[in-house]
Amino acid sequence: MTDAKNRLTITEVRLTPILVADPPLLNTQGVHQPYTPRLIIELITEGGVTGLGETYGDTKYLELAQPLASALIGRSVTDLNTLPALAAEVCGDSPAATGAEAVDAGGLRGVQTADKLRLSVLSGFEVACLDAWGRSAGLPVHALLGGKVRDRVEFSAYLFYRWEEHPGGRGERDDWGAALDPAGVVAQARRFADTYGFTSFKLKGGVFAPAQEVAAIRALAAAFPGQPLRIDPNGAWSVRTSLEVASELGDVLEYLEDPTSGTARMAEVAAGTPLPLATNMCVTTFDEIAGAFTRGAVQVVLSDHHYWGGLRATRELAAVCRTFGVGLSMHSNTHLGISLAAMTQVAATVPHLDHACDSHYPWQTEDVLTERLTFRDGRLDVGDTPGLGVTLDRDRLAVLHRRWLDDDGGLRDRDDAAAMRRADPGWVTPALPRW
Ligand SMILES: O=C([O-])C(=O)C[C@H](O)[C@@H](O)C(=O)[O-]
Ligand SMILES: [Mg+2]
Repeated sequence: MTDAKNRLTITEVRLTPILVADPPLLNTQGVHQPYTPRLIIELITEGGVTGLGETYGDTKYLELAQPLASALIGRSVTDLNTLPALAAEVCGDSPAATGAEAVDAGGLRGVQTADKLRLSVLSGFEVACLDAWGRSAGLPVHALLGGKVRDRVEFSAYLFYRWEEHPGGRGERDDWGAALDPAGVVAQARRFADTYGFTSFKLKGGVFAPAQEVAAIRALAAAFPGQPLRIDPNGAWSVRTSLEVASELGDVLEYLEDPTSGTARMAEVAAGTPLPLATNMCVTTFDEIAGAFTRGAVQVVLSDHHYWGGLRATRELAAVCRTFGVGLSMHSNTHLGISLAAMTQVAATVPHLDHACDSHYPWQTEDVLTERLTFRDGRLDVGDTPGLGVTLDRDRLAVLHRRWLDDDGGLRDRDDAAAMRRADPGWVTPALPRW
């Protein structure tokens, strides 16, 4: 082994679970908890370089991250093609990985499987390896992925129905106020546009009866004429309702996101409307692609490097989508700047990125970086700083980790239905289709 290769050997892995403030954003399952768990990964190399990664921080992910962290010691950050097999080997027997298939309680990502959990953990390590490799080589992550094809990545505003504050005044308070009707949604969109320059808007639906949400989209269309709009009820509607909404909003929507749940129902909707259907629920693994694409169930896949197993897998997904003539964009749920930087690096390398990417980041007032990423004209610049181009703020990390340590366990696993029960004790996760 050459000295240069030795310097890329992983000597230490630090896993730091944290709790991050999250506003009372509503979705079809309930409401976000006041704090949400994330896991920050640091890989330290023989050459003294630290690579950063971020992924879900719920207990079931932490249980998988620990054995993978130990197994990485002594390996090179460049050994990425063997990571999936390593993860399957060392995470395979963990209770989380063998858990029964169930619908995710907070992620709204369809059926939860052992593979999906493992890939989400693996993705955080892959990003940390790429960051360390890039920092060591003096190259940005996008260069390690073959180079960028664009200098700026476009994002859309992610609008949510929301309360002014969490039930009982828990958690941190922000100054966004409530948004529970069309006027509130338009005001929120206006602030997103003025502050960040976003020019396309996605509304998280499935919260109110479809007619109310149709009215909100109509109000957005009137306020932002000609600008791309999307609505995503996370599978809450029946085929019939989906088709009704598609025909009511067909003239203003860029695409309809997961109107109904499951590939079969999405295929039925797709057959009945010319409006493209997007998903981050029924196609979230390579195994799900053939069934959905051959039935014409989706026209846009919202990729997410956490789901698909990393940045390189996201590029593989992009190639498959291109082959089938299916569009590509990017999904997000609550994340911090490390994941946003990773999303941006890979998004910069994909030629056929057909739509502005989603990001929850503007809702996150806390981060673990010394400097927040800044949207300008609704876009993030893709720099050439080595690695991901971000710097960890150890003091902030310690504060957010202390919050995790001090929690009695009630917030360490995201559960939007449990959070909703604070306001409505009888609340149960609605059965789908809800309308
Ligand atoms: O596009 C999506 O489905 C999401 O972003 C899922 C998220 O979990 C979102 O609905 C949320 O955080 O409430
Ligand atoms: Mg979605």
